[in-house]
Amino acid sequence: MFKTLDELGSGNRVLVRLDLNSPVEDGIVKDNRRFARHARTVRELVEDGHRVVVMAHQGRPGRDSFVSLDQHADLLAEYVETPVGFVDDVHGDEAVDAIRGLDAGEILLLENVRMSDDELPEKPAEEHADSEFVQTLAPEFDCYINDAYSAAHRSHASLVGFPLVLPAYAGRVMEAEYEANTSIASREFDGQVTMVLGGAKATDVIDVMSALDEAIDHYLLGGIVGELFLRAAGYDVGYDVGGTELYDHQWEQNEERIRELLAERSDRITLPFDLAYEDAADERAEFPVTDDVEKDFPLLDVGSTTVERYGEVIEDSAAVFVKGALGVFEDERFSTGTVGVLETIATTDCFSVIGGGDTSRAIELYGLDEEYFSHVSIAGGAYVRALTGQSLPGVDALTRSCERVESSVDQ
Ligand SMILES: Nc1ncnc2c1ncn2[C@@H]1O[C@H](COP(=O)(O)OP(=O)(O)OP(=O)(O)O)[C@@H](O)[C@H]1O
Ligand SMILES: O=C(O)[C@H](O)COP(=O)(O)O
Repeated sequence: MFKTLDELGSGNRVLVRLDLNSPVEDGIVKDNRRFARHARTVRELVEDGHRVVVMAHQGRPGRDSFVSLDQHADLLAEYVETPVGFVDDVHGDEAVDAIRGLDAGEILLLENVRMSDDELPEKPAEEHADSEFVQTLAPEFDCYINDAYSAAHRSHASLVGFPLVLPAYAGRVMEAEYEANTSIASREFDGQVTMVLGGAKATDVIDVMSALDEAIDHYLLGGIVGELFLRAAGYDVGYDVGGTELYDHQWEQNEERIRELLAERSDRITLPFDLAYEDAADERAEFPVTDDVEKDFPLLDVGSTTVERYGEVIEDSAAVFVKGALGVFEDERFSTGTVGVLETIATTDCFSVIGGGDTSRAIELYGLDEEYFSHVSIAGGAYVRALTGQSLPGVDALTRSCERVESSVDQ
């Protein structure tokens, strides 16, 4: 597999890749759980007397969220409780000078790696390893650490290039995410395995269902995805009303696969029994999906009966995996589905993984204690890929580094 920080020793010059990609509003970088999580890895490196140079990305060229990492340095420093220096250069002379000036136990954050033309092309690791970016920085370090599990589905220079030229290690976040997110495939559970699937991205959910099949005993559906499945089951929901553009195009793209899944797994798929909407008095109101009412209003959550029935399945489960929210939880009135299900998972003695960037935000927003879940993932796209059994280029590169080092020792 890959090496971890347990095998790293102390006093090295380490190059660490984190995922500090964050929401940005009006140019302000919003604090989020990625800082707290990665800070644990960075703190451990500082305490072990390493010189710590951090690489990370923010947004993509052309987007408003594509900004400098100067604010990230301050946020990271708060969580590590140690100053974090910042240099507005990725691999030029300024960056190299700043790296060489670092003492043991000090931290330096390089500029947004996506500001280097070498970073973004999706290329094989070998090609990235030959880039100016990797070739300039690698000689300055004893080893490379990848903690950015949530970006590991990208084959970018800072994620796959360095492990080919430096001894590479998984950071603590990488280690924990990898273990939890691949556990559907790698672990045997002593009882039924349930998956709660919701959110706004039908294709992701269908891919997960298609890939998992026998591993899952119950699929509990909600969110926009749940409505699309209800539409396939013959109910009068799951289409755009009141100016939404969330359903019809997804229906066109996925109708066939949704119908197939429903036909093949009807005994394992549970659909919402009731749904919630905003009534004329701006209050939450609910109706059973069997009701023959004119639905000319957006449906924003699953109803209370659904939460209760899903809760009964969860309480009988040995493992529960969540991907996607059951409603528009950002609005408290429509958080009942998502928060209700999360609360039941928290109070049930089962192995639980909560994933999807937005869904795990609900835990934060409603003050649920992370300790009650086995794992709360900070990954979005990488989580879906892990659930569908796909390998991640960033993880593969760590494994290759480990194999290379082992084979050179054998010779
Ligand atoms: N009925 C609904 N109508 C509109 N939006 C909904 C509905 N149900 C859920 N959502 C929205 O879906 C979003 C989460 O969907 P998404 O598929 O992105 O989930 P995720 O897996 O947590 O996130 P990501 O893939 O971004 O990591 C939430 O922001 C929520 O408001
Ligand atoms: O925030 C994320 O999900 C990761 O950092 C990946 O970002 P990207 O989708 O811009 O590559």
